[in-house]
Amino acid sequence: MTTVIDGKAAAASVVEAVSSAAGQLEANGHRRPGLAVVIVGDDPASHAYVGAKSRMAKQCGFNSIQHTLPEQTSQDDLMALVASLNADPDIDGILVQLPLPKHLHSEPVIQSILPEKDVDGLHVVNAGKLATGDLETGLVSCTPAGAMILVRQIHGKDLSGLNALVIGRSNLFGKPMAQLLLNANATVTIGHSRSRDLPELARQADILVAAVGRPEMVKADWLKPGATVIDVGINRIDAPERGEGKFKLVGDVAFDECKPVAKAISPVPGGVGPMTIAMLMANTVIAAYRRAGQAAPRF
Ligand SMILES: NC(=O)C1=CN([C@@H]2O[C@H](COP(=O)(O)OP(=O)(O)OC[C@H]3O[C@@H](n4cnc5c(N)ncnc54)[C@H](OP(=O)(O)O)[C@@H]3O)[C@@H](O)[C@H]2O)C=CC1
Ligand SMILES: Nc1nc(=O)c2c([nH]1)NC[C@@H]1CN(c3ccc(C(=O)N[C@@H](CCC(=O)O)C(=O)O)cc3)C=[N+]21
Repeated sequence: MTTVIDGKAAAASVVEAVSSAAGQLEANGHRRPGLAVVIVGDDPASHAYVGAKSRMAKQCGFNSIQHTLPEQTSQDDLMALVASLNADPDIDGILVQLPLPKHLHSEPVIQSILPEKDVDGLHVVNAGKLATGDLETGLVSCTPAGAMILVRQIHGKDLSGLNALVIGRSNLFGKPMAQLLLNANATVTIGHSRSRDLPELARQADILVAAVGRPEMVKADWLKPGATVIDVGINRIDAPERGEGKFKLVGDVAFDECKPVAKAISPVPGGVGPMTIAMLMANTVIAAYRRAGQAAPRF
């Protein structure tokens, strides 16, 4: 029987551990962890994610602050807000929701966040620590960190001898995911839009991670029988059968046909998505412990 990986349950146990670590910090006489989420513009999907993040932060007992800036915000105003959050002693974590409106450049904004407050793990210092195998002092990008916990549920900590394929090479997901798998001793391949034969690469993979943004691209005949499949894609597609103007979420993997071939598979929704939010909470409590000079919990 194929295991359908329960990302909601895994996320709930991370959140429980985060809440108790946050309570412990307060009991030791420190401030509550503080998370600031910045969103620019009024994209409804982004607002839905940010709302979920703010709610979860409150549930963890954090001091949760949301800054909603208008669509026309200038680069200077956004940078000034980040600078003030960097200087704010009550804030341990800063997340700037991506993508930003077209007229804004995300890279200078991300690089202006203090690395120790960069709970998205996107600052070059954090990306560099991951790349050099330092998982102790940096912060790891939330979605790959969460996906890795799901992989560990199936394979344990040591992936020696296993082939992994990550499809997608973004800084937000594909590259850090590949590095985490490599750190865990997997033999890692990264596929992307210029790869010659993705289905053939996929058929070698004991662990297949798809983060492309193409609805149901990975088909059953791409899979090595018994593979573990982690679906990171979040695609909104029209679902007229649910009523006019309705949509549904699907991943980058054709779930129904792949499920019988796989050993384990993560669904969308209910797989990696909830883990992303849980790991944002985990990174925030880690950042708060470090800033308080305490040994940070591990997740
Ligand atoms: N569950 C979660 O919490 C999260 C989900 N996501 C989802 O994951 C997906 C990927 O996100 P992200 O990495 O930010 O996206 P990007 O658009 O930054 O990257 C997509 C990657 O997929 C590759 N790609 C595009 N088309 C193809 C194709 N036909 N064949 C092979 N490779 C292709 C691109 O290749 P190239 O580099 O050559 O252009 C690129 O490397 C999205 O659906 C996003 O919504 C993202 C973050 C969090
Ligand atoms: N700076 C930044 N950091 C991010 O981590 C970041 C970002 N920007 N921009 C957008 C992407 C996307 N992302 C998701 C978070 C949660 C779910 C999630 O909870 N998904 C639920 C479903 C939610 C629903 O029903 O809409 C699930 O898969 O079960 C999905 C996607 C974080 N991202």
